[in-house]
Amino acid sequence: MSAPPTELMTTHTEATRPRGEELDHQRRAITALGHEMRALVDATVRTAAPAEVLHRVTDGVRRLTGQLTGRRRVRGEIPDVDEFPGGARMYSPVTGPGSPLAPPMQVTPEDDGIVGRCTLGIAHEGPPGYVHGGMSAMLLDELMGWACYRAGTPAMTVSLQMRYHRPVPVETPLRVFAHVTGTEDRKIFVAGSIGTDEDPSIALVTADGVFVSPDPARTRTLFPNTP
Ligand SMILES: CCCCCCCCCCCCCCCC(=O)SCCNC(=O)CCNC(=O)[C@H](O)C(C)(C)COP(=O)(O)OP(=O)(O)OC[C@H]1O[C@@H](n2cnc3c(N)ncnc32)[C@H](O)[C@@H]1OP(=O)(O)O
Repeated sequence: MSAPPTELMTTHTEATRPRGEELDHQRRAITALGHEMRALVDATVRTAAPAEVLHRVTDGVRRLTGQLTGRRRVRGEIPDVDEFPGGARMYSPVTGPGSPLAPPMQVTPEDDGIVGRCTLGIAHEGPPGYVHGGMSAMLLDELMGWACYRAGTPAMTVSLQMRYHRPVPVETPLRVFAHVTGTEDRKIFVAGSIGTDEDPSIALVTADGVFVSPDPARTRTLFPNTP
């Protein structure tokens, strides 16, 4: 895997990074746009509007996209509003309140592990009425990564074994759970599950993952912009 092209990166310095009220203000705006974008995604995959309406909306969306002007984040650049690793990731496709792709999942530490709560929509559907298996894997992979961070070892997935026991319903509050089951040098073994919030004791999906904490030299190569 190639490292991000450092020569293309224009990162803000610590001095220009928004803080305090300015940071809150920016994050609220990002969250508001993310919320509306998710509503648009939901409306897009539900609509039965005729072609002329779809063309009109397409033109409107193209005009809106054109308003997002100015400097654009390049590959590998950590957004000014983020804390990497382990803090806010405003555009994470799983937890990011600014991401149109994210449910977004709310993450809370619990005594014996870490819990994620979210509701997936029709945009995340695989079989009609049920969640796409890849989405379930994405939720678990992310939360299992958080479990590693919480254990003090930020790490990357090297193996993720999924078991799909029963279909996961869309439009239903879900409870995702992950906990570290063991460590061996830089390897962290993590287990995870997805259930409904209503009956979390029934595991619809379970996963076993192996995560590896990259050594410092590898970390610098992979993430040259990490503070
Ligand atoms: C600032 C710090 C940042 C740090 C990091 C933060 C990341 C914060 C992400 C946030 C977001 C989260 C999101 C969710 C988590 C993703 O989605 S991560 C993205 C998906 N994963 C990847 O892209 C990882 C790709 N893999 C790699 O780049 C490299 O394998 C790694 C992870 C850098 C490790 O490379 P390495 O340091 O050279 O490790 P290597 O020596 O090959 O293996 C170490 C050990 O693991 C074992 N191993 C390797 N592969 C496997 C495997 N498939 N199965 C079993 N064992 C294996 C090896 O056998 C070895 O064991 P020992 O021989 O030592 O007993």
